[in-house]
Amino acid sequence: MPAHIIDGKSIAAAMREDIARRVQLLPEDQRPGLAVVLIGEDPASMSYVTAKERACTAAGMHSEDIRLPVSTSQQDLLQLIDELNNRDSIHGILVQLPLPAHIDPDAVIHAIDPCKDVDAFHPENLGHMVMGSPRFLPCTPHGIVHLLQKADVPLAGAHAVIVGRSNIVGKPLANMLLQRNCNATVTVCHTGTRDLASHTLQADILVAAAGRPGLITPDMIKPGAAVIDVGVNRITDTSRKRGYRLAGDVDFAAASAVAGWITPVPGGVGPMTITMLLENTLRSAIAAADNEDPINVP
Ligand SMILES: NC(=O)C1=CN([C@@H]2O[C@H](COP(=O)(O)OP(=O)(O)OC[C@H]3O[C@@H](n4cnc5c(N)ncnc54)[C@H](OP(=O)(O)O)[C@@H]3O)[C@@H](O)[C@H]2O)C=CC1
Ligand SMILES: Nc1nc(=O)c2c([nH]1)NC[C@@H]1CN(c3ccc(C(=O)N[C@@H](CCC(=O)O)C(=O)O)cc3)C=[N+]21
Repeated sequence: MPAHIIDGKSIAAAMREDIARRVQLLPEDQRPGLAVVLIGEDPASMSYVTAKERACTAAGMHSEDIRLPVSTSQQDLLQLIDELNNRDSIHGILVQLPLPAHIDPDAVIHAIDPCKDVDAFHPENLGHMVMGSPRFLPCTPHGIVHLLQKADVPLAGAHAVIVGRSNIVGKPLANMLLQRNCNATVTVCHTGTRDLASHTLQADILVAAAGRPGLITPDMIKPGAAVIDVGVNRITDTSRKRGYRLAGDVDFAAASAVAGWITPVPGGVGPMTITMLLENTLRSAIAAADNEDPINVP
C-alpha cells in the first residue's frame, strides 16, 4: 500500500484559521505584532520572509517588515533589536538566518528579549525546553511533532532517527521527541555518522533535515515508517518559469512505495513552521496584555 501523504498545507491552513479567530477576540490595541528582520537579498530568504509576512497579515496580525542591506553592521543590528525589544506593539522578533559572515549569529540571538524570541533560539528558551517547561517551542520541530500527532503516527515507544543536528531543526527536535509527552527513543545522525543506512533502517519515524536532495533513498527506509522530509532544496530547472524546482532530502516517489506515512516538499513541514511562528506570536501578545511571562500562557 502506498504511503499516507501527510498534507502539511491543509493542516497548517486549519490551524491558521483557528489562530485568526483567536486574534479577532483580542481588542485592537492588543493586536499581535511580529517584526521580521532580513539582512541582504538571498532569494530563498526573501521568499521565506515574504511568506511569513503574508501569513501574519492574513491572520490579522501586524507585521513589521525590516529589510536591511548586506553591509549593515552588527552594532546597527543590535541597536535595532534593542529598539524592537522595547516597542510595546511588537510581541515577536525574528532575525532571518543565515546572517552575513561579519555578523555573529550568537550575539544576535542573545540580544533578543527571550519573551519576544518567537523562534525559540535564545539559550534561555532552549533551556526551558530541555527542562520540559517550554516558554516557546521552536517552530520547525513543533510543526513536525504536530504533523505526526495529526496523522496519528504512534510516538510513545517509537524509535525516531533524525538526520541533521542543526540548532534550528535536528537538536531541538531530538529534545522534543525525547520529552515524556512524546516518549520516543531518539537517534541523531550527522556527517560523522558511520553507516547512515544502518541507523535509518531502524527508524519508526525518520526525519531528514540535512539539506541534501536525494539523500534518503527507499532502501534506507523501514517498511511502514513515517518519513518526515524537512529539506527544502532549490534545484535548477530551466523548464520552470522560476528557473528552479523544490526538492526535499527524500526521494519522494520511490520512498512513497515503502513508507507508511510521508510528507511532501513543498506542502509538508514548511507551512507548519510558519504556522507555529504565528502561534508563538499570538501567545506572546496574550502574555503581554496580561503582563505575564509567555511561559505561563497555555
Ligand atoms: N521546512 C522548514 O520549515 C525548514 C526547512 N529547512 C531545511 O532543512 C534543511 C536543513 O536545514 P538546517 O538544519 O538549517 O541545515 P544545516 O546545514 O545547519 O544542518 C544540516 C545537518 O545535516 C547534516 N548532514 C548534511 N549532510 C549529511 C549527510 N550526507 N549525512 C548525514 N548528515 C548530513 C549536517 O551534519 P554536520 O553537523 O556533521 O555538518 C548537519 O548537522 C535545509 O534544506 C533547510 O532549507 C530548515 C529549517 C526549516
Ligand atoms: N530565524 C529564522 N527562523 C526560521 O524559522 C528560519 C530561518 N531563520 N532561516 C531559514 C529557515 C528555513 N525556513 C523555512 C520556512 C518555511 C518554509 C516553507 O514554507 N516552505 C514551503 C515552500 C516555500 C517555497 O516555495 O520556496 C513548503 O515547504 O511548502 C521553508 C523554510 C525557516 N527558517
